[in-house]
Amino acid sequence: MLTAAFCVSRQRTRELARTSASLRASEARYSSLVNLSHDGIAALDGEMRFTFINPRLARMLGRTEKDLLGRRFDSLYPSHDLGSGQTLAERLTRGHPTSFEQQLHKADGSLLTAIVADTPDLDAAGRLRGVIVTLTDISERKQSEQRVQYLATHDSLTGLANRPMFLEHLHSSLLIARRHKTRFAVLFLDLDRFKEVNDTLGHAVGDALLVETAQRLRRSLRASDLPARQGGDEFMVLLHDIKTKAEALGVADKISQAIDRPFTVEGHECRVAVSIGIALYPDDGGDAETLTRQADGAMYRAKTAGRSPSRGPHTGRPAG
Ligand SMILES: Nc1nc2c(ncn2[C@@H]2O[C@H](COP(=O)(O)OP(=O)(O)OP(=O)(O)O)[C@@H](O)[C@H]2O)c(=O)[nH]1
Repeated sequence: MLTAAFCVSRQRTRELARTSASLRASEARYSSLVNLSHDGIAALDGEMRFTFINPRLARMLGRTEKDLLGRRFDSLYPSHDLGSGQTLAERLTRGHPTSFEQQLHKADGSLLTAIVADTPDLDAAGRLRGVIVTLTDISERKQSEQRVQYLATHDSLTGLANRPMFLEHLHSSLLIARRHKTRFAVLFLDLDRFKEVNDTLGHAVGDALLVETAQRLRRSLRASDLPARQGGDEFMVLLHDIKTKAEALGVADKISQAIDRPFTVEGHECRVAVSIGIALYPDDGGDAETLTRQADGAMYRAKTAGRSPSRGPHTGRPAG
């Protein structure tokens, strides 16, 4: 009898030893998975405070474990995004796993962009006990997407908006002006004698002059206006909040004066002038195509007049 009981007990001890060895092995396996993971992993308590972070997350944020433990997850959100921490807590309380894109402050002040996936842990009463979050660093992907977006919408030489972006803004301005019955102006600009600069001083000087022209153009406008490069030595401007033709003429005059001033490029002093055509919504056209055509036509008339002494910006439809 005693022998039988002794045998059962030995068997149980062996089973327990086997179970605990297998538990230790399983824990070691999960621990290395978490520690070697290429994604950041953290555990948060019900108040969204870090209770665990894996080494990868510490590296992603450029912070130490000591710096993060006990700190709220949303204290790393950029200031413009603080409200979304509250929204996240509310969503988690409903028990739904979520996945979202989030920027987080790194120790050096830069921002990490990550896809955050979270799994809430609720108690029987539905209270949030904790959350496991995983973070995938997409900063590089985000930067290259922004770069592609920038290249698609900007002129690579001057950094101004390009023609497609200008047209997109023009369409939005039309919708707003139609709705609010306001005016705006489209300016078409073409440099005069620019070819001479290229031919006498070289293409690199020509390029530098175009860059300086873009800067002078920007400085002549309000931040709400949109200067753009159409291509070559042609530029376009969208002037918002214009009430009269005289106002648009005033801005065109300011641009002319800025571009008429001599340029010093790579030690060479050179001068160019600019011919400007203006079209006003709704006076000169009610759609993008008519407005740009009118501004272009007015610019050509200004250029022709510029060859005679009475030069200056031209507007709208030709007389007659
Ligand atoms: N440096 C440089 N030149 C360019 C660029 N794009 C176009 N051009 C040159 O710009 C010149 C534009 O020609 P035009 O508008 O006829 O030259 P212009 O002397 O200003 O002529 P008018 O407008 O009649 O006074 C051409 O010589 C083009 O080769 C560029 O990105 N860089």
